[in-house]
Amino acid sequence: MPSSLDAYLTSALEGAASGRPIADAIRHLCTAAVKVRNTIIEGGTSGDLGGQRGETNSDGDIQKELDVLADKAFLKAAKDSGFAFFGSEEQEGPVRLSEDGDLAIAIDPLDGSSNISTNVSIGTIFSILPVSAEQKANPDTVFRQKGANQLAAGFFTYGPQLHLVLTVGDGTHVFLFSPKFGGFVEQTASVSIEPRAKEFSANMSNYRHWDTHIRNYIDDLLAGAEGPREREFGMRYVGSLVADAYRILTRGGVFLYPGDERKGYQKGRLRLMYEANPVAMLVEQAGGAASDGTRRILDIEPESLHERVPFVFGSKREVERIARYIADSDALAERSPLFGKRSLFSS
Ligand SMILES: O=P(O)(O)OC[C@H]1O[C@](O)(COP(=O)(O)O)[C@@H](O)[C@@H]1O
Ligand SMILES: [Mg+2]
Ligand SMILES: [Mg+2]
Repeated sequence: MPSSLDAYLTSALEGAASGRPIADAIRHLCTAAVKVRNTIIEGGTSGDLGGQRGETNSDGDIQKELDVLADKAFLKAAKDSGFAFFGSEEQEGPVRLSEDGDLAIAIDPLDGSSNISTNVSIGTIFSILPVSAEQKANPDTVFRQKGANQLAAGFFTYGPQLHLVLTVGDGTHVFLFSPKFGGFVEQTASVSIEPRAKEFSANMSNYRHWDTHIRNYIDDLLAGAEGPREREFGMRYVGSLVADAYRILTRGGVFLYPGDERKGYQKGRLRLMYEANPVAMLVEQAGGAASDGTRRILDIEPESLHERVPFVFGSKREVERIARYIADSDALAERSPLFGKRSLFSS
């Protein structure tokens, strides 16, 4: 019999009393994820889960039927888990759920909304944070703590398979929902990201909006074996962060969603508290790296629940290389159109 998520949670968390609420919370989140997955399989009552509801969320995005259903399912799970606060992409601000709990959850209930109607993998991303007595008295500060404080982080993917990718700070683990087993079973005990990237992931339609250093980096990848990197790179971009992150966790590569000149995109598109922070923790726990191009994501002091952040993550060497392209603007200014083979850019 495969090893169960339950057995993992018991051994990883329940030895210490402080770990029990986190283990319970993860079990409740799994129950909600199975419900969301069932709703997706059945197509919802309207038959169009990607249909617009005419309302906008905190970010100005038009909410889809499934955004709202998933938010409700995970809000209930958070209440049942005893979380003190719920900070969701689909809610205006922090929601206080209990006076007693010492945990908060930041959540993207439905990630990859634009892919709902296309039957492409979508997911739910979550970040579990501690709540101090001072933060309880001042709820606005609960979701202004850096990602390094996360106690656990993960995402569910609703795709051909239902996965939970989880870290509680002792590596990154993948669990697969097995209807036969009636729960989640361990699929990969400890994920390790390939250090050398062979693929990149970016929305290339934004190329013309990017700064020169990002365009130069991408140009060097596209030049392949004839360019300064002297090897070929593939490109994959699903447009659901959970799917792009899962691919990078399992076979390496690098993801970039930089800021650009467009109104509303100066800090990219992804949200720090419930997209970048949890993915960054999973990636670091798997031996990879995550930055905003300059700073480690997990060290960023957030200003608000919904703030965006430029996001680069994946194979460690590649993330470090992108930081060098950004930092070394003088070297880039001298960059030869014939791809001078400086050590900074090759390999
Ligand atoms: O469509 P774009 O601009 O490429 O952005 C894609 C990104 O936006 C997202 O869909 C944003 O998430 P939501 O669907 O939760 O708003 C990510 O999953 C994805 O990485
Ligand atoms: Mg999202
Ligand atoms: Mg979302």
